[in-house]
This record gives sequence, structure tokens and C-alpha cells, in this order.
Amino acid sequence: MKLSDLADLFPDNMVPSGEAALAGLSSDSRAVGPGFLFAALKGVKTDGMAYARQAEQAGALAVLAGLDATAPNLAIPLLRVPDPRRTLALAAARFYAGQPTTMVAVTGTAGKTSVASFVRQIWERTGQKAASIGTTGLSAPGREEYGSLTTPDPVALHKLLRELADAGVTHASMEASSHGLDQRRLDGVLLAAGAFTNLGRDHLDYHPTLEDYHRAKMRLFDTLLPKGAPAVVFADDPWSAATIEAAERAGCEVLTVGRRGKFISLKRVEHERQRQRAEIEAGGRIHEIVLPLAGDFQIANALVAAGLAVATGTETEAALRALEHLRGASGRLELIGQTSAGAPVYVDYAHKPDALENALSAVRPFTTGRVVVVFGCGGDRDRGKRPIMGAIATRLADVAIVTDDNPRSEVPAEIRAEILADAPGAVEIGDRREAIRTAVSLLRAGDTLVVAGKGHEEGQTVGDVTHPFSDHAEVRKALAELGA
Ligand SMILES: CC(=O)N[C@H]1[C@@H](OP(=O)(O)OP(=O)(O)OC[C@H]2O[C@@H](n3ccc(=O)[nH]c3=O)[C@H](O)[C@@H]2O)O[C@H](CO)[C@@H](O)[C@@H]1O[C@H](C)C(=O)N[C@@H](C)C(=O)N[C@H](CCC(=O)O)C(=O)O
Ligand SMILES: Nc1ncnc2c1ncn2[C@@H]1O[C@H](COP(=O)(O)OP(=O)(O)OP(=O)(O)O)[C@@H](O)[C@H]1O
Ligand SMILES: N[C@H](CCC[C@H](N)C(=O)O)C(=O)O
Ligand SMILES: [Mg+2]
Repeated sequence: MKLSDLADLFPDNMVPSGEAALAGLSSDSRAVGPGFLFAALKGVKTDGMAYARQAEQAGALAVLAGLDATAPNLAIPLLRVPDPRRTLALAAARFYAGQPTTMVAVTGTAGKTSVASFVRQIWERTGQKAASIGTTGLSAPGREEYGSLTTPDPVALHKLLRELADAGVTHASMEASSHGLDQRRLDGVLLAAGAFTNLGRDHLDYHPTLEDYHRAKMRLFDTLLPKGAPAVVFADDPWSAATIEAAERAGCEVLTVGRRGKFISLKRVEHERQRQRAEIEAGGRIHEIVLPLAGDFQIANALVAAGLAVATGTETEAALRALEHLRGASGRLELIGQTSAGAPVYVDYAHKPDALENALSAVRPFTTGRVVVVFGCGGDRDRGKRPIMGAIATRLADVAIVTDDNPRSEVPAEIRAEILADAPGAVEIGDRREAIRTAVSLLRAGDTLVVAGKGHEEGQTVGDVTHPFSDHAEVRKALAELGA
């Protein structure tokens, strides 16, 4: 491919023809090689234009940038467009040219990883070659890879989609984070359907208000989905009505799921400790299914996943039957073990208020003793959620232990103090390993422990360094030490 083959993406610019082949694209000057298109993007920390010269020296053919960019010292063409992030994503889609034929994306504050994984599992169970892409990385036939972002950057994403398509993967589900949507990381993905789970407080360090955060998520429906494509919306969330309205306005075919859902309607649920029995109305009949997962929220996620599968061609009965074989995504209310007295210990990824509320509420019905929680909050992230999570923990747990999550560049004790400001009676143990060991040692018959915040993560970031750390491993160690 030549740069001129992308010329229609840069209208109003002179694109030289007859030049060398386009070798690649990147928004990071450090990754630019000879024959690359460098996209100079304005970021949160810096402006990519500051690195245009560096990209030129590394052999870039041209620089893609916003309309306000100027570069008097640049010898290579400067291609100016209104939305360079989107143009980069569309260029990447064309450069890599190949995607699984049936792709879906799910957005929402909580449940994205679970839904993406569940959709993949439904497809696998019904005989499709399927993949999922999200916070826990990539899961595809013969490929399990840990990833660092929930939604990869567009160049990495389109490269991956091409590889999956080449490997014969026909179906892929992915998470659409609000950062990913806002930064156009999913633009150019040919989506067959989209979904929304819920909206709660998160990322208010990045989005000015909850309304802005919701609007960023609605890009999935109003910009990324083709007109008339199915939008599966969980109907029982306070933000469902606004989402349905936005999706309808965008011309989507809105399919609601949940207790108030019309496409897949939840009639009745009976909770057992590790599973729940649900009566579901869909496709004109009632289905009884046993979901092998704990937590009301997993029913919600399962219904959204089934909605996506059915909306993209899976037969209703087969999709719902597949729910009986679901495995939870790693670190999502995952039962790790139990003490010798039978007290279960869960690892959960709740790192935002609603998620913590849901995780603690989910274990309460089968806990005859005390609910114990160990949690913290990440540094360099929305500070406002800290006291809110402190209040939730002390309200819903009998014993709350406040510890460190990923402090990043912040002072860990200050993060803990912000949580403790609204957590009367909570215990403070900064060292996460020690906090987990203490919590496990406190457990008596009938108690339940939830270790929240890090889920599947395999490291703890302190300053710039990520130290190996796994809640799974620490819980297992503590249980073993205590003779469980
Ligand atoms: C705040 C944020 O979202 N940042 C993301 C964003 O970076 P940015 O554009 O703001 O970067 P910047 O550092 O200001 O630099 C501006 C530009 O200069 C370029 N540059 C910079 C230095 C240099 O030497 N040369 C160079 O070319 C950078 O590559 C960039 O293009 O675009 C980058 C490329 O796509 C991302 O890697 C980066 O994610 C950072 C690492 C991050 O931590 N993101 C988190 C907050 C995130 O996106 N999370 C979401 C949601 C998680 C969830 O709740 O599920 C996710 O999808 O993972
Ligand atoms: N539908 C839901 N409603 C409320 N809370 C949920 C729901 N699904 C999951 N959770 C909670 O949120 C945590 C994260 O779940 P999951 O990883 O599926 O969501 P996510 O949207 O991918 O989150 P992230 O943005 O952090 O990647 C779970 O561990 C659980 O505590
Ligand atoms: N995708 C989320 C993950 C947060 C996980 C939590 N353990 C933390 O470090 O805050 C983020 O980057 O905000
Ligand atoms: Mg996720």
C-alpha cells in the first residue's frame, strides 16, 4: 500500500503520489520506522507534534495532525485533518484490511470484561471460532495474551484483528472503554452489534461530568454502529432510559434485556451459593437455566451476552443453554478457596463504587456470619471515588480492611486516608500481602471474604515500578499457611 491509497482520508491535503510503500503507522515517534505515517496526537500529557521531527528522522513519510498544527521545520508533508485520532484509526483499518466477520463491542462502567468473555464462550459453545479482547487481554483459539489496556490503541487493534481473521476467527467480542471510545481507538472496527451494561461513577478524572462520561460511551451507538444495527441495552440501570433514547436517536435497533427487558426478559431468580436458577422469557417462550456463577450482576452480564449472541445470529435456545456452561472471567467474584471452617474467599475486580457495592451485596445472601472485605484505591485515578468506596465498604461489610491497590505516583498513606475519611471503624493495613493474611486469619465458620480491586492483575504498581503481585496467589498462600 502507498500513502496515496489513503488520500481520501486526508481531503484538502496534497498527498504526494509515487512515493515508497507505506511500511506502517504509529502515534508514537519511538515506534516509527522508515516508510511510516506518524500521527502526531494531542494527549493528556504532551502533544505528539513535539516529536514530529524525531519521526521524520526515523524515516516517516508524512505526519498526520490536527488542523491547528504547524511545522515550519518539517521537510515531509504535514497532513492536517479535523479529527486525527479517527483518521489514524480508519487508516489502520485500511492498512491491515481484515477483521473477523462478526464483531461486537460492549460498553458500560461495570461488566464489560465479563460480557465480552461470555459472548465468546457462547459462540465457542455453538461451534464458532471466536475471540475476545479486553482488560484481561486476548483470548482466542491457541492464543491467551495478557494486555495492558481495556481497549488497545487502534494500530495494535487493527493489526490484531487482521491476525485473528487470518487465523480463521470469524467472531470477536471486545470491550469499549470510555477512554477507548473517546480516543477513537475503536473507529474503523466493523461492528455487527453493540451493548450497554450500566453507568456509575468512574474515570471522573478524565471525563468532566457523569453526563460527559455517558456521552463518550454513546459514541458506540451514534458513531460506530452502522444505522439499524442492534444495540443491546440492559434495561434495569438508572441510565438505561437515557441510553435507550440515545441509541434510538442514533437509528439503532434497540433490544432490551433484564427484568424490564423485552428482547430477553428475566422473570425470576433463585440464588444458591455458587449458582443461580433463572426463568427467562425470550423468543416467545420461557427457558429455565442454571447459571453456574454467584452474584445478581452476573445474571445481568449473562443476559447482555446472550442478547449480543442472539442479535448476531445465534439461535435463542442455544445461546441460553450455553449460559449453563459459563466460566466467570478471571478475578470477577472468583472463588479461590475456603478456610478449614468452610469460609469462602473471593477475588473480585471491584475498583469503583457500584462494583464494590454489587460484589459485597452478592455475597451477603449466603453469608451467615460476617462479610469481610480487603480493598484499596488506585493512585493517579479519580480521587472522588475513594471516600465513596470507604462508605460502601463500612456499610455493607462487617469488617473492612483498607489497604493499597496500585499507588502509582501517589503517596499510598494519603490514598488510604482519603478512603478512611468516610470509613468509620475500618482497619488500615497498608501492605496488601499482610492485609490479605490478616483477613484470612480472622475468618470463622459462616464468614465470607472478598479481596477487591485487583482481580486478574499480576502486578502492583508503586511509583514507576510494577512488582509481581497476585491476589489469587496471596489468598492461596494465606489459606495454606492457615492450614486450610
Ligand atoms: C489517559 C489515556 O488514556 N492515555 C492514553 C493515550 O495517551 P495520550 O495520547 O494521552 O498520551 P501522551 O502521553 O499525552 O502523548 C501524546 C502523544 O505523544 C506521543 N509521544 C509521546 C512521547 C514521545 O517520545 N513520542 C511520542 O510520539 C504519544 O505516543 C501520544 O500519541 O493514548 C495512548 C495510546 O493509545 C494510551 O497508551 C494511553 O493510555 C495510558 C497508558 C493509560 O493508562 N490509559 C488508561 C487510563 C486507559 O485508557 N484505560 C482505559 C479504561 C480502563 C477501564 O476502566 O476499563 C482502557 O481502555 O484501558
Ligand atoms: N453488571 C454489573 N453490574 C455491577 N457490577 C458489576 C457488573 N459486572 C461486574 N461487576 C463488578 O465489576 C467488577 C469488574 O467487572 P468486569 O471486569 O466484568 O467489568 P469491566 O466493565 O470490564 O471493568 P473495567 O472497566 O475495570 O475493566 C467485577 O469484579 C464486579 O465487582
Ligand atoms: N482500567 C482501570 C483499572 C483499575 C484497576 C485498579 N486496580 C487500579 O489500579 O485503580 C484503570 O486503569 O483505571
Ligand atoms: Mg474490563
